Amino acid sequence: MSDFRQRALDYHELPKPGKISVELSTSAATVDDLALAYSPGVAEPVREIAADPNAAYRYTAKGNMVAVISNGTAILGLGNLGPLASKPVMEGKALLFKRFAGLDSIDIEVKHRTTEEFINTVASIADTFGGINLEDIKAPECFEIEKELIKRCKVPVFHDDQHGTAIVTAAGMLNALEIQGKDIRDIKVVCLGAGAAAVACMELLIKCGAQREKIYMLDRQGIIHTRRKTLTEHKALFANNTDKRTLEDAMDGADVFVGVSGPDLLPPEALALMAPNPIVFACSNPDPEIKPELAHEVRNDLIMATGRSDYPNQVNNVLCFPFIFRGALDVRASQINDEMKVAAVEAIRSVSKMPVPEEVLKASNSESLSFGKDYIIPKPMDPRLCKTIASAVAKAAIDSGVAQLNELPSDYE
Ligand SMILES: O=C([O-])CC(=O)C(=O)O
Ligand SMILES: [Mg+2]
Repeated sequence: MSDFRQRALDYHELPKPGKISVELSTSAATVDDLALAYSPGVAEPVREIAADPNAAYRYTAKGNMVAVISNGTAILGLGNLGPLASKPVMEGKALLFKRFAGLDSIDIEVKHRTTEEFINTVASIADTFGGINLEDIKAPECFEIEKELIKRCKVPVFHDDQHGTAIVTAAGMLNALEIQGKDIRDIKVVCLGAGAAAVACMELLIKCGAQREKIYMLDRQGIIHTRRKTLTEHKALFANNTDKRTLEDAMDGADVFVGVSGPDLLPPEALALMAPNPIVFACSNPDPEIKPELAHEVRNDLIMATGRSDYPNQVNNVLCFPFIFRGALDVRASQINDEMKVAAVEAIRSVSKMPVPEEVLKASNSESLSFGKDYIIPKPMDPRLCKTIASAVAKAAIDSGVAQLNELPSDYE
């Protein structure tokens, strides 16, 4: 067994199985404590909440708690491996919520038969939490699931693989375009993959100025074009009126490649066909569409990003989901809307242009980092991310009228 594989397994097994646990936040030492915490004292907040549901934010952990919910149908780039197998990833997301944004989080893996059954399950438990982070649910079901749950839930519901990935991709892409001297309105884009992340990334790039006609999206059958029959509703939005059919056709002269598909699906010969100063985001996890070493061998003029933490430019939704939920929960937003997403994009961009503190250099094993080809996007352990993104998101929630609290918490600057 490889050393890394064993280390990863040991990390999950030791010192005790898993990555999260529940801790008490109050004293439970004496009989008096128990009389307050449990019977009879607990009856008092019960009555308060029965009279006013908002009292749950005052007397329970709801307001600082996010549920990470999956059915395991699209685990990372690994595929449909079922709910239980997705548990390490969901515990991992819970770990990241806590580590980066101080949010308590619990993973819930749902076994279900129909999409409706999944929606009903989540809708039935949503009020328990301050927010719902949907994770690793395959397309096209994820679109209907998110849409329906947003309608039915009073707390924010956010499909991380769509919008978290799209927000971080847009932030990194706008910065990379700036460095490569390209205008988003002119770029030719190849998107390999047509799942949840692909559709959301391309829609957000379009919101930022990219032209739909200049986007070539590919699924397993090649370029999605207007003469293809039986396209799903979401793929049809990207059907390009073109004679191009293959990845090589699309890559010829392309400025940008976004990979949200699977390992090693971008051949070096196709990369060689791109326009000068190309941008390659190979974001399949854990293994990118092309290895950075190989990509740099083929092109010395490129900006390269992956979803991994062991290469420069990690375009991964960890830069978004802890912080967007922090901001949303802090003003009790009822949803995470487009205004909040755009605010997150701009906030992430802004952090990558600030001078990098010593502690971030240390934590990322770097001697120096400054805005440029190898640093288009902040490091996840940058402590300024939380305040910067959460406050921008919270402000956007207030300004767009979806916040229940109309003031930023006092510890925001
Ligand atoms: O977990 C990650 O590294 C990013 C992610 O959400 C995915 O790949 O599904
Ligand atoms: Mg995911």
